[in-house]
Amino acid sequence: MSYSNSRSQLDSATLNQQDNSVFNVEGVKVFYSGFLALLDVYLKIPEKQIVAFIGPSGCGKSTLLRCFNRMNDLIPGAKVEGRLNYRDRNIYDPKINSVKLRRQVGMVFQRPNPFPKSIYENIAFGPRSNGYKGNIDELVEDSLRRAAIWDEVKDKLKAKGTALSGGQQQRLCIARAIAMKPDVLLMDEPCSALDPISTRQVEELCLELKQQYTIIMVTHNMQQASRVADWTAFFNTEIDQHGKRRGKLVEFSTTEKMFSSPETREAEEYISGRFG
Ligand SMILES: Nc1ncnc2c1ncn2[C@@H]1O[C@H](COP(=O)(O)OP(=O)(O)OP(=O)(O)O)[C@@H](O)[C@H]1O
Repeated sequence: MSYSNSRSQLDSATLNQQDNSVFNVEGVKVFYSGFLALLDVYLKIPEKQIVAFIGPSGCGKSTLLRCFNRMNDLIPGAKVEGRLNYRDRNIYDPKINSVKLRRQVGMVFQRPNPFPKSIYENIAFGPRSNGYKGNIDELVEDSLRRAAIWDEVKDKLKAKGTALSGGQQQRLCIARAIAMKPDVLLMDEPCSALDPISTRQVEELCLELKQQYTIIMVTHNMQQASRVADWTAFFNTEIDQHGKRRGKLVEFSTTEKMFSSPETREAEEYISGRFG
């Protein structure tokens, strides 16, 4: 039920089981100004599941996460090679409209980053700018409800989003992403700036949201991965011939297997806290 980075080691049974995949990553590598930061990744992301990316600092988790909605395009010097199919289309095809892609593949960042606008406008602004034709009031309420924050904000929709607590701001940002009706949500350490109660609320929210969305989450918190993720990808670094560190996907399997009987020694050592 698991496989490691090398294509020759791919477990085809596992891959075939994931025929419902939303993304199929085929030999993706990422360079920053010519430096190979992430070695060829092969990975399938199953639909309506939560996939966690774990591994030590600098192993390329965020780099790969940003590939799924071409956020690396916005980093000067970043270059992505390989194929990354989103529902059978290579998103690195020059004909792909990356702005449209980012509507389908939304992102929630490490630090909550609400717009300096009202709670209502935080949700309404994006859809309205994109010509949303439906009832905006309903969309705002529905998005806030789905993000499990409606009851806390329904009486102060005109208040500034930035005046909410950190945990509420993060759920507001998730509501903002949901309002764009995405297919996939990318989350880059969404709880790292939150207290344990807010963290738990966001985790519970993710478990709710996976009924409708596919979620890919970078997390440093292994308990979090084991609590929420259906699948876990373990990344590590290796030293190249010039002494430079580069990231690689070491192992991908169900979370249950990753945390009970990982295939590789690297994953086993990381999970048992022996490094990282
Ligand atoms: N914008 C950038 N410009 C240049 N190099 C970058 C950039 N972002 C990341 N890198 C490099 O790419 C490699 C992978 O970084 P990345 O942030 O993806 O790792 P990570 O696993 O998410 O780390 P962390 O857990 O510390 O956030 C590192 O060597 C890093 O220095």
